[in-house]
Amino acid sequence: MTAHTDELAVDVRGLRKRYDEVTAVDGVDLAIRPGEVFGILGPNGAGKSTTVEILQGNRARDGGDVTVLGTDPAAAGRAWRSRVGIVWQDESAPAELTVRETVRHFARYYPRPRDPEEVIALVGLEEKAARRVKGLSGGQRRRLDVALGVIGGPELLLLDEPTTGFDPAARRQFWDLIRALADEGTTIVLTTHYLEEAEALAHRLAVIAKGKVVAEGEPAALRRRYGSGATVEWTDRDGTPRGEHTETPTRTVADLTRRFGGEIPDLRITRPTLEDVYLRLTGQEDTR
Ligand SMILES: Nc1ncnc2c1ncn2[C@@H]1O[C@H](COP(=O)(O)OP(=O)(O)OP(=O)(O)O)[C@@H](O)[C@H]1O
Repeated sequence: MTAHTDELAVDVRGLRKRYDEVTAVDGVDLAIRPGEVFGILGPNGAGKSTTVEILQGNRARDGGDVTVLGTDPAAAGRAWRSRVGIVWQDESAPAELTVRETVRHFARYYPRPRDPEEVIALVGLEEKAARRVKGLSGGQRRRLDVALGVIGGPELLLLDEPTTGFDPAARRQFWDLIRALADEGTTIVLTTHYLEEAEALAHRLAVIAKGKVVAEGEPAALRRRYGSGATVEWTDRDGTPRGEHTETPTRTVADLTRRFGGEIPDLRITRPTLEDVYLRLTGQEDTR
């Protein structure tokens, strides 16, 4: 193990995974530092879930080196599993138990579990602690799933599309929960389709498309790096709407001002959003 690996919570190099004809992960590198909230962003089928399942030790890889908390997940044992929190979405909690009973039950699986009451409070389910699991709403259910993911006191939490199907209010509450966990020092890796989510939560993110990392960095830095320039739009004298993407919008406007001899009809200048950058990077521009 190199000194470099020691410093990283997750160190992935040249990861490859094929399912028959499909290359799901095609040479992914990831370097995730302890205490970081790291977002893996990408469209459907990009390879996000496969990557996370390999990090969890729940899927075999075909190539590459993977180290999670200093250990290869493919060869990891129980002690390692207790340090990695996985949030399942398979309704594994028994429906007849209450929230409190469920969290206490799962705590017994771990050598050094957190206090169940503290975890129930952390996920905002104090008022539902005596309620049966089957009586929870979808959002409350997912909070319970997170409680079960963190009851073992993990150093690293792996979340695969944690807020899919949430309404906007539930999504924001969930973000607060993730931030609270991050503030406690938990390293968090989450996959998401939602750019807004990645931007709101992630210190750094990797954009994945067709099994490859197409960009990586802080959200603001990605926008600066890949979203340079601006789009200048106006309407020509014959009524035709026109637009031009340019690195020098001031010069374009100056040229147009001369051409029109003054005011430019319907002038609009827009800078790319992170969403534009993402769509460009993942090759989805045309499907908007
Ligand atoms: N068990 C499997 N057997 C065969 N092909 C699979 C399997 N799981 C995933 N794939 C394929 O591998 C590719 C990557 O899938 P993966 O689920 O990792 O992507 P994803 O980025 O998580 O997508 P989504 O956002 O839709 O969940 C896709 O083409 C998918 O169809």
